[in-house]
Amino acid sequence: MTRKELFKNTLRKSVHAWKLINELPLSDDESLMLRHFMDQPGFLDLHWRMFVPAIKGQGTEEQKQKWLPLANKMQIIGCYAQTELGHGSNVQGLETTATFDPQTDQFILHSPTQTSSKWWPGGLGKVSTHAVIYARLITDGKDHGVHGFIVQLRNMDDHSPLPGITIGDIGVKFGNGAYNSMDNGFLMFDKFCIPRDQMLMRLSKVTREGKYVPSDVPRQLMYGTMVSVRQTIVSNASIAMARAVCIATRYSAVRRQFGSQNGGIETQVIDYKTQQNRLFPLLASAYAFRFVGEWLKWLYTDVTQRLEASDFATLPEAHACTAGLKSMTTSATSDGIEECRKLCGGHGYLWCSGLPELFAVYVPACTYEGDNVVLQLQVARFLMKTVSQLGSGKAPAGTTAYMGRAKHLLQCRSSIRKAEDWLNPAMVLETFEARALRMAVSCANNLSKFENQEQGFSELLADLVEAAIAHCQLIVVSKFIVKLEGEIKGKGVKNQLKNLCYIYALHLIHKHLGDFLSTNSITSEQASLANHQLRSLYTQVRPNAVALVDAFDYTDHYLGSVLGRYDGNVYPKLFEEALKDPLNDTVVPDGYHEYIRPLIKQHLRSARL
Ligand SMILES: CCCCCCCC/C=C\C/C=C/C(=O)SCCNC(=O)CCNC(=O)[C@H](O)C(C)(C)COP(=O)(O)OP(=O)(O)OC[C@H]1O[C@@H](n2cnc3c(N)ncnc32)[C@H](O)[C@@H]1OP(=O)(O)O
Ligand SMILES: Cc1cc2nc3c(=O)[nH]c(=O)nc-3n(C[C@H](O)[C@H](O)[C@H](O)COP(=O)(O)OP(=O)(O)OC[C@H]3O[C@@H](n4cnc5c(N)ncnc54)[C@H](O)[C@@H]3O)c2cc1C
Repeated sequence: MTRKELFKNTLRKSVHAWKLINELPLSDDESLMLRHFMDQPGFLDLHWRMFVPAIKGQGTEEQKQKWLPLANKMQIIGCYAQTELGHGSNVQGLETTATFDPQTDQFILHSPTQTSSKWWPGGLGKVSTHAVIYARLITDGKDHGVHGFIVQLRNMDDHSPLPGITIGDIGVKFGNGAYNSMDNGFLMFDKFCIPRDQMLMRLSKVTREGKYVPSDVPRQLMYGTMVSVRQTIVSNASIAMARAVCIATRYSAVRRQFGSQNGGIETQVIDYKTQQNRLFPLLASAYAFRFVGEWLKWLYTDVTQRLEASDFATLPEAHACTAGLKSMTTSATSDGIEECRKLCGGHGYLWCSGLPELFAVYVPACTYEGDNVVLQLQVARFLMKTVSQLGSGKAPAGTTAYMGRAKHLLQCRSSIRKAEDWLNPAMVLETFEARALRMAVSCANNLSKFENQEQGFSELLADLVEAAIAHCQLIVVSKFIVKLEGEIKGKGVKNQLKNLCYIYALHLIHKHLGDFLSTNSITSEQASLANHQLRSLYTQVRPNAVALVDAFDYTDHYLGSVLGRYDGNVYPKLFEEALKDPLNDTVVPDGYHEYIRPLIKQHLRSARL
């Protein structure tokens, strides 16, 4: 499809999905699944996952009563317009202004510079009638920082931009289809006025007289919508990773190369230890991210309930966990999809393998809802704060509770003696805890050598990110182990999950061996025992690998992959797909008479001379 066709077709699908949601009718959770199976980025994502939650989280009761019924019935369509051309990560650096005019009781929205243009918001370019806009609030010449406002963008009769608004699509993005179904947009305000009651005023207010009244709740609640979406992105990472792994596993069982004895059949590539060493950790990650996603959903629900009761104690941890796990799981999934493409050899590069499109549509997850490095630095700040409070009498809680055992974890030596010890959950956990804590403490010690903490933080950014990743990996491993300790239905399922859990943990040890060795969390002998155990786990997973991806229950239609077909009938279908290509519509291609023939003839002439 051309971009215009793709965009219009996504509108058609979105509206059809919305019709089904109402007609069937579907619950909120079922609606999200329907959106998931629509399988294309579109304006509904932003409307439901960001615009509506932003109003719910930051609007007053009155504002919710006014706007939510309209949004819930989709009589208005909204997006989340925070990022600008010049600033995305640095939210405090946004330039759009919202200046209160006491004469008219209005805010004047203005884009003072080119870099202050809103740039990137999905659904903004062509669809949304409204947006939650983030702008610097100015009253009586004073800048109060960034706040949210509900703004109508387009005329409700003919969809034209309202006077004072310049709006459009930012252009083609990575890939052919992929994220191009979405109208990521730009927007500039030229002294555009909105009534005062369209500032989202749950967190802070501007009175009729123009007085700014800050709230007594943390200003970070303004970032609540991002926390909510980051949480869902973790579960989505599992879905995307599982999809790629399903394709690569099934195809690896079908594909044969080398190893033929006396004209017999060749070896299935899934039987090569190198293939297993690349594939099975990704299979394990798909399961691991699902379990950590379930746990994160619980954590998010818990913090939301606490916030409603004005208990803000767990907000920093919820922020650190959602930011860190969003970052870690999306980076691993993007890399994992690309690895699955390579695991499928040359055919993985064909569009009909389903992998190029999956990669192209998935990879911006490393950037949207917060650049992955910037988010790990938030985790690092949280860890440095926690380390600095050790010994102050305030016991670390939640995912940092292990830091409370710092005295032991800083000096303990791993008691792994044989390969099977690496299947002992307590020993594995202690290894990850020791490594995470020692990396964090080492960063804190290095930081303390700087007179200026901010300068020290800048200097140590790379180490801090690694410490944050170590902490996040510990969370994922520990939640997988907790899952195994709970009730698991199905004969033999627990054993399979156990294998995957230890593959997940041990492959991380192998991958980050430098960390584990340099922190003395394990010795090189213990590392080689871990590798030995890992190989043994691969052998155990091998006979069940296809069943473990079938368990994701993805239909062929959803997978959209010739290589990942359930029936394994890959080669005839590759031919079928090839023959569908428009280049094969004619035997002699367009351009033959114009370019190929004259070229060949010229050579023939010179050959005769
Ligand atoms: C089926 C598929 C469905 C997929 C679903 C996805 C659908 C949507 C897909 C795409 C849409 C994409 C949308 C977007 O991208 S929206 C824009 C997202 N933008 C960002 O994420 C920007 C990233 N930047 C930030 O979040 C912040 O600016 C920052 C955290 C990097 C820094 O903030 P700043 O105010 O400068 O703070 P400080 O660093 O000074 O920290 C202050 C203090 O606040 C704490 N804190 C920061 N953020 C939060 C938060 N969210 N919640 C709670 N607390 C927070 C921070 O830790 C500091 O704490 P302190 O040290 O104790 O002071
Ligand atoms: C597909 C897609 C959809 C999007 N949808 C929306 C949307 O609906 N609404 C919306 O408001 N926005 C949206 N965005 C914007 C998105 O949220 C931002 O692009 C994102 O937050 C990253 O910000 P940035 O582009 O400013 O990156 P930058 O911050 O400019 O990052 C550039 C580089 O600088 C590094 N860097 C930046 N700051 C630091 C630091 N302090 N320390 C170390 N390194 C640093 C980063 O790691 C990165 O390598 C979308 C983006 C994409 C790609």
